Order: sequence, then C-alpha cells, then structure tokens
Amino acid sequence: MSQKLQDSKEYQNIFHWAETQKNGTIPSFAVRKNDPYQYQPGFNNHFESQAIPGVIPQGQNSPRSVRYGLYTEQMTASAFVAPRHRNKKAWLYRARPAVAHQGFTDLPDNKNTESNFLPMNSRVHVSPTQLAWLPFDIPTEKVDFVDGLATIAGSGEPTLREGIATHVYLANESMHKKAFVNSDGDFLIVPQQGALDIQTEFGPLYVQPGEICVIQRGQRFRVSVEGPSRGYILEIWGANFELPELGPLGANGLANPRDFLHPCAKYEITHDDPWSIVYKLGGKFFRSTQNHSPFDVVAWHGNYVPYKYDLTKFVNVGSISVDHIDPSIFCVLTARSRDPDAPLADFLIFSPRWDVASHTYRPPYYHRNVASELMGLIYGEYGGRSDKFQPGSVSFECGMVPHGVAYEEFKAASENEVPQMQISKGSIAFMFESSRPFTITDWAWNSNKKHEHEPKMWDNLVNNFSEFQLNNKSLSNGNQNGS
Ligand SMILES: O=C(O)Cc1cc(O)ccc1O
Ligand SMILES: [Fe+2]
Repeated sequence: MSQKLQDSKEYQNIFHWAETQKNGTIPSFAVRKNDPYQYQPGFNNHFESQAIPGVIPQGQNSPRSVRYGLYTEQMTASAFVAPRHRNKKAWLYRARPAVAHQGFTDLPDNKNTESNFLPMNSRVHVSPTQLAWLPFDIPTEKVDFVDGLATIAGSGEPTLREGIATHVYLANESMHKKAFVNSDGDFLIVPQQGALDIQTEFGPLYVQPGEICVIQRGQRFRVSVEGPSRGYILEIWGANFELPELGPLGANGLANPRDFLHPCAKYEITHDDPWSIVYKLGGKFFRSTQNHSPFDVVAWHGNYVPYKYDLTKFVNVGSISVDHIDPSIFCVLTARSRDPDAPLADFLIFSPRWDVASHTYRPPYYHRNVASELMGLIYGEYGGRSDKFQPGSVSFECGMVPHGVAYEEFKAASENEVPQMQISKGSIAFMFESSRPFTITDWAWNSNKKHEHEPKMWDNLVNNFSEFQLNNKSLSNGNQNGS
C-alpha cells in the first residue's frame, strides 16, 4: 500500500473502524460513515484556522484594519485574569460582528426544559428512589434540535454559575436559518441515534453515535439531522470541561488529548437572508433576527473552540491483579466545582475492555456514594439497572442511593468459573456524575416512560451470614472480636 494512502484521513478512519470491528467492539449497526470534515487535534491548545490564507493578523490581535475589510471580535470565556491554563478566549475575524442584529424578542418558555433545580421550585421533584426512563419517543411532527430539548434532572441554577442540568434532545428536522447560543453554560452532547452535522462559528463538526461533542457557552451553532435523532446532553454552569489528572498513570491513557478534534474555519456569507438566533439565558429563551448568516467567520485563533471526541478511542485502564477499581478510571472529561475535592460534573463511559483480574467480583460492587449518577446507553447492553435499560434509556440514582446488580448477576459473578472476558462487548454506556444531589423536572417526573427499578431484583440477596452464625457460636451477636 502506498504511503500516501496510509497517511490519508479516510484510511486512518477506516483502519480504526476495521480494527475495532475485528475486536467485536463495534456492533455492525453502530458502524459510522466517513466524516466529511477536516479537524485540528489537541486539547486546550491555542489553535488557529483560516479559510483564506493571510487573514489572521500577525504580532497583534486587533489591528486598525483587518484584511478584506473583516471585523475583529474577541470571545472571552474566563475571567480576564483567570490562571493561564484556565484562561479561555478566541479571536474571530468575520464579515459582520455578532452585534450586528435587529434586536431581541422574548420567546415563549419551552415547558419541557428547566434550569432552576432548587427544591423550593415547585416544578422539580426530590426522590431517593432509583428511577429510570424508557427511551423517549422521537416526535413524528417536525421538531428541530432546539425545540426538541427536554430536561431530566439537575442541580443549582445558571445565573449563580453553580450547577448542572441533564437533558435529552428528540429531533427529526434540521434547524433552518436558525442558530442557537447557550449563554448559560457548556453543552456536552452525546448522540444516541442519528448523526449531527453541526455548523459552528469555528467551522463544522460531524458527530455520530459513539462520538461526543462539546459546544461551549456563547458559541453559536446550527444542527442538521439526517432523520429521527435522539441523544443526551450534560450542561454545566460555572466551569469548562477539562481532562482529568492522570496521577500515577503517567503521561498517557484515558482520553488522550490528541484524540479531541477541533473544526477548521468555514464561512458562509449571505445577504438579505432572514436568520434567527435563539438565545438561552437563565433558562429562558430569546430571539434576535439578522439578515445575514451568523456563520461568517473567515479565520479565528484561540483555545475556546468547540470540539468532538470519538469514545472508541478511550484508553481503558483497570486492575491487573485483584479488585474492581472505582469508576473514576472511566472519566473522559471533568468540570471543576468550587469545592476543591469534588468535581461539578464528570462524564464517564463504560466501553469494551478486557477484565483479567484474579479472584475478583467484577460487576460494580454494591455501593452508595456522594455522586448523583445519571446513566444512558448509546448502544449494546449494561447490567445493574432495570431490565428495561436499553439504548436511549435513562437511569438515575441521587447521591447516597444504594444500588448494584440483581441477584442473578451477583451469583454468577461470585460462583461461576473465573471469566477471562471482554466486558461491555459491543456496547457503550455512559454516566453523567456529580457530587451535587439532583432534583427531577416535571417533564421527566410525569413522563409515561418513567419507571422504578423492580425491587424484586434484589430480593434473592438473602442473608447468608445467619446460617454461619447458627453453626458457629463465635459469630453470635456482640462477639465480633472473637473474645
Ligand atoms: O453504578 C454503576 O453502574 C456505575 C458504576 C460503575 C462502576 O464500575 C463502579 C461504580 C459505579 O457507580
Ligand atoms: Fe453507581
């Protein structure tokens, strides 16, 4: 094979897919199309991209005039004086600055979305129950990505820059002459059904099930769909996503920075073209109109840029001696809270990996922890939830809600021959995790897709200890020290 072919993007994509399919890690229905776009790899780099060479000014950002009469606009997403590694900004060189519009009007509330999760809000519900939802139906009438947003659960409130919301989107129509901008926070989007072709101010991103993308606060985007589309969104208020620290793992592993892909500049210049820009601010929706495309950025540079990531590139690590490691090893992206010990939100995945530990109980141990765990399934199967947990479903446990696998899985994991197995074969489940207890929205609470886990799942977890006590006096109550 020629070096040229081996080096081509198409070959790299196909090679990666062929390998993962050989390993049985990608079920045939999840095989992807070739991505039509070019990207820049890295994470939190200072990227630059120009659709016309020579547009980005050299030696300064804001000269008196920019080539071809373009306007300069800076987006700053951190405090101006934030520490360097968290200082986020981008310089855009564009046909018209974003301020060139015809004013704002209020839009009616989207009754399915929520942004105030404080329990005194009568629209949210507190529950210690393990809750779950069957896959939400994608409407048959025409609905685009923005109108198809619905909120499941969350914590906090966006105007205080403190909190998190979890949503689904259910859409079957592309956004026409309509862009969306979330002024509240960052969206981490997880398509489950249908690819999203996303036009952003920085260039296009093509995101298919098994991939995720992050579109940050204030960045305008327009979503085209290819048919009925469903997915999940993790929205964060008050932080941006970062890669987790690697600690003793060293310099590589988990999500590697070079696998995050950023768009290349691509501009669209239109005149007398009626566009709407839909803004979300404080959970409310507003619209501004303008007669030109908002995607008119010819060149840009900076580190505040939307990106995508292919979850099958995640480098799983685990124990190679004994015991099941805590799920923090599955963290793809994390976002800081103001508590130095606990993230605001983590995005974790459970994807195909080998499980080789000796005399180890392999399913997640029975547990209760501070984390609120909201899980979804992109494809395949995931144990430990109600039988009805299927691709497109949601399951939820608030912090300190006990959970773990049903008796049958416990028995198999404890008694069957030690497996040398690939687990999560052909499946990707994920978890939105937060140290903050979530409340549940009216939309999710009243949904006919909601169900509780059948408590009978755990009925057979009988007390084995009492039988030992009967036969062994030293195990009787109050004599635990063997004295
Ligand atoms: O509950 C779950 O299924 C998620 C999970 C997985 C794991 O490996 C350890 C803990 C945990 O919460
Ligand atoms: Fe859990």
